[in-house]
Amino acid sequence: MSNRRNSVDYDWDESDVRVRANKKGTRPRTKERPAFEDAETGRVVTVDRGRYTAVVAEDTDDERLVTAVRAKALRRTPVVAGDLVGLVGDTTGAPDTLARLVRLEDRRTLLRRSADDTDPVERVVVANTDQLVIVVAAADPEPRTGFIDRSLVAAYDAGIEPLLCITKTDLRDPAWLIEHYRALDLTVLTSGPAGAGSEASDDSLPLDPALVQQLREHVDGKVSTMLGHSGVGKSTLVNALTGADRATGGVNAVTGRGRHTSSSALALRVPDTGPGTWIIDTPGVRSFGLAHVDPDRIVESFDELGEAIADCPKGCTHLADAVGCALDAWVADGHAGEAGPARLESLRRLLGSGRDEEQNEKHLGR
Ligand SMILES: Nc1nc2c(ncn2[C@@H]2O[C@H](COP(=O)(O)OP(=O)(O)OP(=O)(O)O)[C@@H](O)[C@H]2O)c(=O)[nH]1
Ligand SMILES: [Zn+2]
Repeated sequence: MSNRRNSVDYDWDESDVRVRANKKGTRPRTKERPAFEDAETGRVVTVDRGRYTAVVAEDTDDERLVTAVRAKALRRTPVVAGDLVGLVGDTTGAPDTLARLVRLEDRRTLLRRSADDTDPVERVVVANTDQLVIVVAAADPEPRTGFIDRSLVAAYDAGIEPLLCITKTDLRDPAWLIEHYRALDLTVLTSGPAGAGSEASDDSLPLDPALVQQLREHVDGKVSTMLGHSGVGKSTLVNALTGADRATGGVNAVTGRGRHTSSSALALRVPDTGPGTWIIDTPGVRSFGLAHVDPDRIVESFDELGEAIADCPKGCTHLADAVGCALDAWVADGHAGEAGPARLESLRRLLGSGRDEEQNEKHLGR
């Protein structure tokens, strides 16, 4: 398996990939790189102190986990859970072997966040996610609408489908929360009516098995990223979906939480689902700075409103106080239908969520 030519070639000097300013503007150009035609494709399941764990030959009899380090040429390229990468060198996955990560495939989606709202430095969180599962508890801890709003904005910005999952409905009826997001046409999953969870037949789990089943159906065939604050029951859900003992497949057994001590994202398999089903748990991600977000992209994710902003002044924030924002007239003229006003109000609440940090913190009860 090991390849002598590559084992020399990939050790480029950094100057090999120096980026030059492009006369035409923003897009940097890189020198042509060796193609590494014989590189194997892997899906990064976790990153820990410069070591990348990737699954190769996914869903074949050859499926295995390979640990790799980045080639020097990619030293400045962030590689995250969910990324598809090219691997060369020793890709056997045998104990104590190390492959080289030499290529990053184009990303279908990329979930990003800024350090905070004033710092535009972007951090990539996870790649190639189809769905963002925002987990909140109906109570204990109190649901934080500021957190939900910010997560929604990050999802819309990235072109990822959001899904709201409400746990602990045995403790409180989440009707107000569902009502709060009604205009967004968001998929909302909840456990059964108050009391159902606590009477679940399996007394080791306080959660509603019906919720787990619903969630399994919604994640089937997709890559889903799970996001939630500490204590909302995210681990309980992830464990129920993926098999708490992690004995359900090579990947989970090796990257089981017991040995996964870092706070980085971790991709896990979901038993009883089709190929391509992955859940990415994000233990370290507690908030989304939104400085990198382009408000136009958020508006455009609202189908019936997106068209309107062609008539907005340049740099329009599309907020209620934006002078000349075309959204007001668009909705008033009925172009967005009966639900238009409520949709616009919800949209503006989301657009404003990056602005009012203090208000959010209050909501967070800090
Ligand atoms: N009443 C009730 N309790 C639940 C439910 N789901 C989880 N819990 C409990 O809530 C507590 C927190 O659950 P975890 O799964 O550890 O929460 P988490 O969000 O992963 O939190 P961290 O592990 O701190 O990140 C545990 O004691 C669970 O047993 C539920 O549906 N109803
Ligand atoms: Zn506008």
